Amino acid sequence: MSAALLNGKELAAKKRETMKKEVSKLIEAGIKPGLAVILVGDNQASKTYVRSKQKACEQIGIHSVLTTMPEDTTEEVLLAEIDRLNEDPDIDGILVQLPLPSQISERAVIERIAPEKDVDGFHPVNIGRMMTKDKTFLPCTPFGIVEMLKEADIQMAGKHVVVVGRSNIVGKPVGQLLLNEDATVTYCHSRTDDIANFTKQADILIVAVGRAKMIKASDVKEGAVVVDVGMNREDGKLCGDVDFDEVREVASHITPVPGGVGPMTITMLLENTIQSAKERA
Ligand SMILES: Nc1nc2c(c(=O)[nH]1)N[C@@H](CN(C=O)c1ccc(C(=O)N[C@@H](CCC(=O)O)C(=O)O)cc1)CN2
Ligand SMILES: [Mg+2]
Repeated sequence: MSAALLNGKELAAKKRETMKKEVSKLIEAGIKPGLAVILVGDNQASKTYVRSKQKACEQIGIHSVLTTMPEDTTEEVLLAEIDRLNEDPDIDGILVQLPLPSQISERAVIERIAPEKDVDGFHPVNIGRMMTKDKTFLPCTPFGIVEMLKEADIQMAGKHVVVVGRSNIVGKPVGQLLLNEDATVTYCHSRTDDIANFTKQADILIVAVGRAKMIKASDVKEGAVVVDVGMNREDGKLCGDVDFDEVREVASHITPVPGGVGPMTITMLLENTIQSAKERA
């Protein structure tokens, strides 16, 4: 058996076409969605992601502004910029690209963004609303994963979802979103004894740890759906946390890297920004 591809790139393009039309209608009605992106420091990957976010905004007609700050920026200066953007009526969404330099507390920064402009869905108020299944901005990568599963008609209710990884931006929230869809969720992490014992029981396996090709065919149940959130470089080539060539032979569905979850992350950011503009109009 060779797994069907969960093609995030294609779904992202389709969603962006729909969003482009929606934004054009909003603009006709006098509502221009605006996104502010803050990039601190010289992380090359972050620069690439920020450029992609700006390009995506431009493609669909969202107004975007970029603030760049040097590596040695103090927390105080960054917080002052967030305060300014919180007050700017043309800005519907604010995001600070992560990771941040070590002198700045990510927690303090995330908490400073007004929850109604937190289009990354990282603010504790929005995380709380996600947990109680109230309307909120959902974190973009987990949101994108659920959208991909829905698009492929993959049933979540009653299924055993195993999440490997417990980061605040992917692992923890993706488990919560799947729980909200009535799945049974197990989390595995660096202190889990015998991770393979759990991954082999998964109907839907989501891997977000940042270790190249750690999930092998022998770790996966025949017919499982495998979602790979990893982004690693091996011999200069991008690869996920899942050994794609092996695992595609046992899985029913699998996300590729690149072209799987990544493009959906930016697409759901656009979706959240449009939602914010509509709510704030
Ligand atoms: N403030 C935030 N910081 C970070 C987030 C986030 O959602 N908000 N997520 C990641 C980085 N990220 C977006 O910011 C992101 C990562 C990867 C991709 C993507 O499209 N990847 C491509 C491959 C790109 C490449 O060739 O390097 C793919 O998978 O096809 C988009 C967004 C951490 N920081
Ligand atoms: Mg506006």
